[in-house]
Amino acid sequence: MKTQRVPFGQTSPHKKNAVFLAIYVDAISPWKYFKDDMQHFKCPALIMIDRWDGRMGFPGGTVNEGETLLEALVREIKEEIGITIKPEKVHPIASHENRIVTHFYGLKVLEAEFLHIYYHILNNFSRSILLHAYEEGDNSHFMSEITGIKIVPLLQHENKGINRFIENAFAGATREDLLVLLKEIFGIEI
Ligand SMILES: O=c1[nH]cnc2c1ncn2[C@@H]1O[C@H](COP(=O)(O)OP(=O)(O)O)[C@@H](O)[C@H]1O
Repeated sequence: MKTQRVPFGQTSPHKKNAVFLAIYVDAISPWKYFKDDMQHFKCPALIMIDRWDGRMGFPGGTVNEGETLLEALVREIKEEIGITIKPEKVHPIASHENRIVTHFYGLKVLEAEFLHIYYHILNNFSRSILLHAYEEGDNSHFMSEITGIKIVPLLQHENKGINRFIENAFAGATREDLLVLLKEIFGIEI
């Protein structure tokens, strides 16, 4: 079956559901401290993860029996990147059906919050690495399921930037989710 977009939140009998989150900012200034024209350049950006299998995705995972989609999202985001999100702050973006049904949410934050969240995630991962190294018992998903975390600037420059980024290998419906987010939230068509 080809991945199909379905109405947001629609589930399918006998299929598993999974929930994912894009933490994003409308305008970030990557070149803020450069002393040239780029200093004032701003672009949207989001946070993605590197998975153990080399493909990229958004933080999230499968919904457990008896859990709502939002409950699963809060749990998975805490487990995977160590951040506690407020469910009332997230908004629906798209659902896609394939072997499983995935529900993709967005969390829009300001530039300072975005950088702070990213710092927290890196900090949590650094802590996990030390716990791993000294066998103190690390129950995070870092290294087992997640091998990296990245900021993705949503910037189109000639045919480069996001147009190249989209050619990477992505897990499940990630690519479809990303294309919906680009088009419907930022008006960027690839
Ligand atoms: O960001 C994403 N968007 C849409 N689908 C994804 C994304 N990341 C992973 N998937 C797909 O969702 C399914 C479950 O994901 P994952 O393996 O991360 O959850 P789990 O750790 O709860 O089993 C897999 O089939 C995977 O290919």
